Amino acid sequence: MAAQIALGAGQILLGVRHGGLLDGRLVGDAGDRLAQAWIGAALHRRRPHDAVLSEEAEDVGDRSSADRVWIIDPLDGTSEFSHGTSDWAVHVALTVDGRPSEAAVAIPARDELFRSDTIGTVGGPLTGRIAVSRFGGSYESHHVANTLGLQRVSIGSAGAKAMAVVRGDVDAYVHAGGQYEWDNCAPVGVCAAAGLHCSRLDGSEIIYNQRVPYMPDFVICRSEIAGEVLAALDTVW
Ligand SMILES: Nc1ncnc2c1ncn2[C@@H]1O[C@H](COP(=O)(O)O)[C@@H](OP(=O)(O)O)[C@H]1O
Ligand SMILES: [Mg+2]
Repeated sequence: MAAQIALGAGQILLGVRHGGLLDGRLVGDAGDRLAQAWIGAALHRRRPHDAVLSEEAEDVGDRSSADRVWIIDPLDGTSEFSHGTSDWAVHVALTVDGRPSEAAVAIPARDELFRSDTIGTVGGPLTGRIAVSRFGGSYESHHVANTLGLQRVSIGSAGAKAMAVVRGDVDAYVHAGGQYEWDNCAPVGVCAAAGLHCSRLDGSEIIYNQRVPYMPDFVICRSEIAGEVLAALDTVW
């Protein structure tokens, strides 16, 4: 269900960009709104008893008492989507007791779908690269890059950065300074299923469906370098 929803919303978003009929702010707003409307309708029809937390809509159901909560970002990387690049994503995760149990991330402009139930373990050689935000990255991400000697690669969208680790394009994605649960829940669900290290910057487990759905920092990286990355982060605190 998560994968079907991510794929369908991706089709809608490609349609919104089709032909360049909309531009600037209009294209991002239409994308957020239309993808949210369709996802909301699909979950309401297919999973009527589950609670939903989404970037673009009011909560559905009572999250505080629900064990099953969908955490959705209909369009992550709205700015990149509006500018016509391919680094934007649809995030769909089902959490059970605060942990992603099923997750899908679509990167529609690359015709890619990553799903936690079919993803293989990430292997192959390390690349010596780290994904950072197009908007510069945080002090913490630069500290990790400098300490481990990793080359920075700018990618928009949390989902697109996380899937770059899954694809083997980069070895790590370190985020600090603010994000919401919808920005990283489905990406973390897919990455964990792919055998990558996923934690808060202090090494603790990432727990979702908090009362305030703020998830300001996390690290996703190849398990081979997790010790080194966490040791580098430890010296920041
Ligand atoms: N400091 C911060 N506070 C809140 N959200 C942030 C943030 N930094 C990044 N984000 C959100 O994380 C997503 C990826 O950002 P980035 O590409 O810069 O890493 C974007 O989501 P949206 O596109 O869904 O708004 C962005 O809004
Ligand atoms: Mg987002």
